[in-house]
Amino acid sequence: MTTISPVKTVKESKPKEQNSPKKSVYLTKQLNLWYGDKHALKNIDLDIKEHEVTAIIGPSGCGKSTYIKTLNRMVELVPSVKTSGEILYRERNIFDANYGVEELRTKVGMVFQKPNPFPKSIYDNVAYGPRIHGIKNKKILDEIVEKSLRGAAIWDEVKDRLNENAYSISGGQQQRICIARALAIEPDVILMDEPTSALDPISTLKIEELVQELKKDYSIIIVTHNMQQAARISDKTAFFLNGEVIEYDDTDVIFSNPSDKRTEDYISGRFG
Ligand SMILES: Nc1ncnc2c1ncn2[C@@H]1O[C@H](COP(=O)(O)OP(=O)(O)OP(=O)(O)O)[C@@H](O)[C@H]1O
Repeated sequence: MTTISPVKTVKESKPKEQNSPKKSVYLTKQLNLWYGDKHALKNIDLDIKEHEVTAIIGPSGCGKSTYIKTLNRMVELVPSVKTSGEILYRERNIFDANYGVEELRTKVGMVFQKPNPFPKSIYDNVAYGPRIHGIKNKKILDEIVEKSLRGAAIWDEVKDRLNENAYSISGGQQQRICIARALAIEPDVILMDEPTSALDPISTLKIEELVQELKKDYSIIIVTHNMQQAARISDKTAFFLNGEVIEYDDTDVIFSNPSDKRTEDYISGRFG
């Protein structure tokens, strides 16, 4: 069988496993989701750990985006959506009636497929979330903006152009501004929906390196069509097919010794 070896171009080896077991950041139990009659997610069980990069892979239409948009309840913007089951974020069910969606979204940032900065200055893009949360003090905002841009590995490139429109920089830089904008609210989790699919290879590599850095402080869940990318940057991989999780394991295992024939067929390029 042809397999993709999990070559670590970004870092040569994974950090040593800690002695204590990692905590769950998201525990999904028997999640089902329907768009009207379309049963898009079927009995999903996934235990996603903190300070790991979890990759969601699978062919087009298998439910990857739907799943990560369920994690921050963005999917509820589609009126026909119905769900059953539970998603525990830090042990609280996000579907509980008294769980405010705004509260959840202060903990969970999201980065989309196409860089989507606001038509504002670089500074105002990053300061946007903190301002919404009531921070007005210029010195504090300056500090947050610098820290977030440094965290997104783009400070040096934009520090002299903070007042320029975010559209004036390259797509790869815009994507890092979007990551900085997500970091500015000090999230716990960052959801990434194919964040490099619109980027050139060098910008892609920068984002991949950044993801490796960010997992020290955040938990990252990334949807990707790019299996080499999943193999390079993730700790765990979930393979979705037709709305089901077929296999979820250490990335090394998924790419070198999957237990399900369908996973093997997918990663060796036989379909999808
Ligand atoms: N708003 C919607 N209304 C109805 N059906 C939808 C909606 N969004 C997605 N679907 C359907 O749900 C299924 C899962 O879609 P989803 O976008 O989650 O897949 P995906 O794995 O992310 O696909 P891709 O890799 O192409 O982005 C598909 O059959 C899709 O057509």
